Amino acid sequence: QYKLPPGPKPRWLIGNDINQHKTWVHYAELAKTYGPIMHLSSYGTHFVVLSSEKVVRDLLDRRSSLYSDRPLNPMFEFLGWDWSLSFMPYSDKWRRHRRVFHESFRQEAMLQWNSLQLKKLRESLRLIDEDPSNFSRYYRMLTASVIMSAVYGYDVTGVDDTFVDIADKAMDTLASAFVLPGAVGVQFVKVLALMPSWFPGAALGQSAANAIHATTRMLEVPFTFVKNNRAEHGGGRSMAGDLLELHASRNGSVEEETIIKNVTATAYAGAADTAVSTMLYFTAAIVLHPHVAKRAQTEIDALLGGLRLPTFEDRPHLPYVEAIYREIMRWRPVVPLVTPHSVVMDDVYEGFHFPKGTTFIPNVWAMTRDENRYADHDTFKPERFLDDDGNLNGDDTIFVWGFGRRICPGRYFVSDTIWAFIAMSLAVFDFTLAKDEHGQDIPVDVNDESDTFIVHPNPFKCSIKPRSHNAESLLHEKPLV
Ligand code: HEM
Repeated sequence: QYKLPPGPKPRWLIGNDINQHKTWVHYAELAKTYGPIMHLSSYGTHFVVLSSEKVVRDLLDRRSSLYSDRPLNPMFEFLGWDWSLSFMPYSDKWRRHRRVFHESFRQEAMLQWNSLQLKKLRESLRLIDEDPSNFSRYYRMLTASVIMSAVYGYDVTGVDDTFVDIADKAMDTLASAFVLPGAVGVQFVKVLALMPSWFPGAALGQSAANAIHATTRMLEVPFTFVKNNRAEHGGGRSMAGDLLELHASRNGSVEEETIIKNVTATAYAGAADTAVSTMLYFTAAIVLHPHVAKRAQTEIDALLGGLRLPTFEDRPHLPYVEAIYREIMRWRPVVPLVTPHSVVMDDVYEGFHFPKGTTFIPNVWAMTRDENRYADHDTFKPERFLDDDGNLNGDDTIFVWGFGRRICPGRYFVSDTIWAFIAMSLAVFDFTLAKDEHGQDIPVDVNDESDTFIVHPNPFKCSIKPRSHNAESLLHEKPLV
């Protein structure tokens, strides 16, 4: 006799209250009572929250051919996100998109992006040096300029860059796609979109129409830039440029060109908010743990002697910096509930029955809070990734990339960007608490966070100062005096 997994008792018709403040923390608390496989329902939709590494590996990794679908969410199509490979059903269409994406972002392809990443990072750190109080705006610009130049060969011009603005407006619409589906039927919103503005609810329909406009611009505008650039100047190296080159040489189909357009826009969407959030958490962690910064700076100085900035060749020789990177990803997973998966046919696991189409929510937050593996789990402690001799201890599990066939295909690219950001910024800056007008420290509260799909700390102040007279020479690549 198969049964559904345990879970809190649903209320009649409505089900469980699934949208709580910091849902990931709420689910982790519930899992202490109901276990790592927990059933929830909302308005007739069934969810299974997975809260331990074992069950996630057993289902999403080992049975990945069954568990790599996405739950049907018509809002994605309706808001104009159906071109994004992130939300496509597990299908041939998804496979074709993912293959093209993978070609440009697989581990072996990273060499082609590495010098560009270092160049863009150095440019952005220079801007932070000149205007440190606006650091978070430059983080945003930094991540945008790295990905935009890799994907489209486009040089972001500043914090208010037009292309970045177009993409960010589209990204803002994603929030409604995650919130609306349980609450409002798509057909209903479609009708509202046609209603005059005085009609009750017409604003909702109008905001959906605006969303389509925004997502279409995100898809089309930078791609047209690459095509025009190629036509006029032959184009420089970029993911879109290279793929179009290959496409032209093979006399590719219109459908193939659409795939190129879709995957390039997906790359920006995947990279934008995630990397900025991680950099903000790193900054907060370093400000709150000055001894961590000191130890990392001692390690960097011992290797480089203040003569140059760290590069990717140095990564294996900077174990403490690597431990900081791993601890940031564990301590503050920025996509704590990953992206939901769903199962393509009925399945049975540990006596539980999962009907076809069941939605699975892996709670990465709960996995990073496993006391048996990460003692004192709320403490930021890079040392937990080191052995007694100060070498890496072999725990390179980073849950935050997700699972199975849907695992983040941008992970090598962004791991390089974030690692280089950590190493370079610690090499040149001291991060400390900012002071108020009375000379008192302004506290930073990392638990003051957004309640969004991609989580970020709410705006905070800190002081960023160049470490030594060398910092400027390093950032500007001037010869050292
Ligand atoms: C700190 C940065 C990042 C984090 C934490 C992150 C995390 C994730 C997660 C959790 C998923 C869903 C995995 C699953 O369903 O199991 C995902 C999917 C995805 N990510 Fe990332 N990501 C990051 C950066 C990037 C970057 C830089 C790119 C592009 C270059 C990217 C592209 C994608 C794409 C295309 C998908 C969809 C894959 C699919 O559905 O098949 N991500 N990412």
